[in-house]
Amino acid sequence: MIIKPKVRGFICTTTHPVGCEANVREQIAYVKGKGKLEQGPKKVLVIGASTGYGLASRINAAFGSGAATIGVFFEKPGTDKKPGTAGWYNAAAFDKAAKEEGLYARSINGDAFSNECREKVIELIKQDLGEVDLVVYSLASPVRKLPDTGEVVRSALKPIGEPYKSTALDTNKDVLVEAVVEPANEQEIADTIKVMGGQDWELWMNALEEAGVLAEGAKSVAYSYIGTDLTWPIYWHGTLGKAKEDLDRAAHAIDSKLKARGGNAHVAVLKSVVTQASAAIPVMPLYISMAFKVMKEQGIHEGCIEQIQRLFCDRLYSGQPAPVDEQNRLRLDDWELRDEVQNACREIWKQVQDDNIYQLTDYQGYKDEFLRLFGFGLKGVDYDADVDTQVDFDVIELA
Ligand SMILES: NC(=O)c1ccc[n+]([C@@H]2O[C@H](COP(=O)([O-])OP(=O)(O)OC[C@H]3O[C@@H](n4cnc5c(N)ncnc54)[C@H](O)[C@@H]3O)[C@@H](O)[C@H]2O)c1
Repeated sequence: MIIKPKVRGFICTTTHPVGCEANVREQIAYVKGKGKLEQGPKKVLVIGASTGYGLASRINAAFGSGAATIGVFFEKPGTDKKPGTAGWYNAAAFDKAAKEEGLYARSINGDAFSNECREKVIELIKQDLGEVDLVVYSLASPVRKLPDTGEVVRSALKPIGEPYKSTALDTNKDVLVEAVVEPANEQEIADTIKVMGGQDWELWMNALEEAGVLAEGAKSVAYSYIGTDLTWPIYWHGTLGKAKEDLDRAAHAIDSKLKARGGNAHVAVLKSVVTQASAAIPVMPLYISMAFKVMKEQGIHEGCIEQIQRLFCDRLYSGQPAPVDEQNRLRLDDWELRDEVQNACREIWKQVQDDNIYQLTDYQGYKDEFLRLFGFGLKGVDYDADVDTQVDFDVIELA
């Protein structure tokens, strides 16, 4: 099949297997270029390991520290008629590259919110690794099937209290629009906390601990976003912010358990990057385009792989106690939140219009990055060539 990008709103409905592999290989090369992190993790479980920050975490663990990795994700393989999801091809590419280097890698494709998935992971750890010394929790999902009742709960991407009105980018038409999002009701807030809050992370950590598969000194980290006053009304002060506050609550509970055995748990607050999750949030494409422009100009631009490399190297495994904020969080959004970055973004915000989007912001960089998520626009890939959409690899499928 010859595959070209087909973008619909904030999703690209096609993916390119060879491009996805090239994207993963580029990230691996970046991590290898940073040299070996000798005191890094050795046996790592990544929940949400196929795209975005979770994939970057798995790559850093494996290719930065030589770690054995188990990755959990929820992706679709390709058929002869339709390409699979980008995460499927990314995971296949990771598996291939890890095995080329003689690194242990096993992957589970299934619903990470299910007890069945936890049981399978524990069985695999017992069988192959004995224990894990790092658990990365990097799920981003709009929906969760509650493990005990089977009830399906959906998250809402809404403000709280009053409607959210803001300039936003219509990424289909490349024009600025006025985005209006009505506030969430109490049920929507509670449901978003159930989907994106800390409960599932706690269930994972409790299950791993009870099964005796957490190493002495094991660490865990879950990813969060706080953002800036430009994004607070829709994010941090909205439904997702409430869910992330719940993640902070869970972090304290998990941390006190892990501390008893010499380990720790943290929420790591990460910077805004282009991922499938962030593309769906109103205002994020515009804000990210501005922040990219400013941070590239200031020489401090980072994508997923750079952020997580810094997290592993400077915070989690630096050999020193990591600096934390008042909530015991690791702050990797520190560069993005610098006054010189945020003030420049606020200036651009005041001036941006349809006819200067490409000059004042890095909207082109945003669009390029968005397409790369799906394997398009990678150097050295022949996009006119016929490619096989069915890519198999060593993956455990949960029904
Ligand atoms: N994108 C950003 O700008 C940003 C910034 C800061 C923090 N974060 C946080 O990082 C975390 C990861 O987000 P991302 O942007 O990398 O998202 P992403 O959409 O790129 O990745 C989500 C991952 O979760 C997996 N997943 C989703 N539902 C699943 C399920 N039911 N079972 C198993 N796997 C499932 C997917 O397969 C994928 O591997 C989130 O907590 C997010 O809030 C993101």
